[in-house]
Amino acid sequence: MTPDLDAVSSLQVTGAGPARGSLQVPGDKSISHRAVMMAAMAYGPTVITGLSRGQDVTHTLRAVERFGVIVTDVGEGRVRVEGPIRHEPADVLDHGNAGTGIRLMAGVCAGIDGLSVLTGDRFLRRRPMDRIAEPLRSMGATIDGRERGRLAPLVVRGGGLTGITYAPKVASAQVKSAVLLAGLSAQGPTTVEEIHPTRRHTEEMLAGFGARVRVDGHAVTVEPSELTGTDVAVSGDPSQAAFWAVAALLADQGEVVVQDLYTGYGRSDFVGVLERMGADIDFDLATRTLTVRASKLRAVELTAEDIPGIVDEVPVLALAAAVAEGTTVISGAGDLRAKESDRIASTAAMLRAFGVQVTETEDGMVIEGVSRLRPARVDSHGDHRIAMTAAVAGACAAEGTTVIDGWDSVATSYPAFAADLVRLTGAGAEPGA
Ligand SMILES: O=C(O)C1=C[C@@H](OP(=O)(O)O)[C@@H](O)[C@H](O)C1
Ligand SMILES: C=C(OP(=O)(O)O)C(=O)O
Repeated sequence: MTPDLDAVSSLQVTGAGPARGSLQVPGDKSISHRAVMMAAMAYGPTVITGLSRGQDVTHTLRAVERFGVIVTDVGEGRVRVEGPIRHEPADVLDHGNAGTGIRLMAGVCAGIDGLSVLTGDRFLRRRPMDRIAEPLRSMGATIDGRERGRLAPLVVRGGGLTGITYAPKVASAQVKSAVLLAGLSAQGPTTVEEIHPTRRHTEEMLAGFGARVRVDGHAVTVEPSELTGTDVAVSGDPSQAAFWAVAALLADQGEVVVQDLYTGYGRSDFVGVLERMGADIDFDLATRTLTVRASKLRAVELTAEDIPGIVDEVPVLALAAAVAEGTTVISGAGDLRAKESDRIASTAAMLRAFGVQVTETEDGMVIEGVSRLRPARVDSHGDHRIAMTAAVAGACAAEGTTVIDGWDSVATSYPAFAADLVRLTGAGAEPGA
């Protein structure tokens, strides 16, 4: 295995066999973004252990440096961040492919008395920003962008904010977090009331950095607060573990153990979904270890209530559904059309390439389970989760050679994915032609 496989534009995977072994996955991407941003806003240094080394989080590190924040690699996987951010950035903030990066940073910039310009790659520049621009404007920030302020590049003139009570129309931890981060420097309290509760990293970490934050049912309130640097240990990313869970399930003799995972709210609901599908799966919260063994799966129905807890796992759960007995119906997932790709369309196209019958609906899809997949040529559409799902399918469920175009998208979140895939499955992996 050469590390070069991380950057190839096309990956060829030859399967199909069981995934077996134990591993640790990269540090959680959601927690990593927040750790870097809060460390940059805080007085006093923060040392972060286990930070995600994917490009998304690297862009967040580079962005905070634009404010004069000092980022130092202190070895043994630790990064030291010393702020605080005091003034506008010296240059454009480029968030690459990261929706979490740009949306949360827009909240940070809204609180700064000065001008910030935020942008990203061609995929990010297609994703809606009005969901954060609207509440930040009502707090007093001026935000403009392409398409009347709906798309990046975004131009934010911040400062002089007033706290609001806001109920986002979409269940989105990114919107909640952008508003709360802006609320740190607003006059008066800022409250976000969620329709469907989402991951709680921001409120958990704000408390760790000394902010005055309280949670009351589905509402989170932050009072204007100064943050104080504190050391942060980032746990393994459950969304990345989900790929190995499904990999273990796909072929007889599969058995995977993933260690050191984040166990908090809203990130491991895929475990319950796979259990409902008949999987032999156990997530031991005390040891933070996930164990999964090959199982015969049955179809499942997933509705709007389920989606916030599995929002990034839908593509790989759809792969599990593709080999399950029966018809899986996913609904209430319309916001997946606004991810790195239109994930309803790209998941459906990927599964069809593997020979699965999938019907797209406006807010979901209907998947008819099949007993075997055929090898496929798949386009990731610039979406790491589509690429990784297709690689798992090719390595564990489709005999022959699968080619994934747009493989380089995987470096945004899981640079060593191909190496882990080869180690766990014995699949052949090489640059695709
Ligand atoms: O807050 C976060 O870290 C994230 C929230 C989710 O997005 P939404 O807030 O758009 O649902 C998720 O899809 C994304 O990968 C990370
Ligand atoms: C949606 C995702 O991330 P982001 O919104 O940060 O680009 C993801 O990682 O699946």
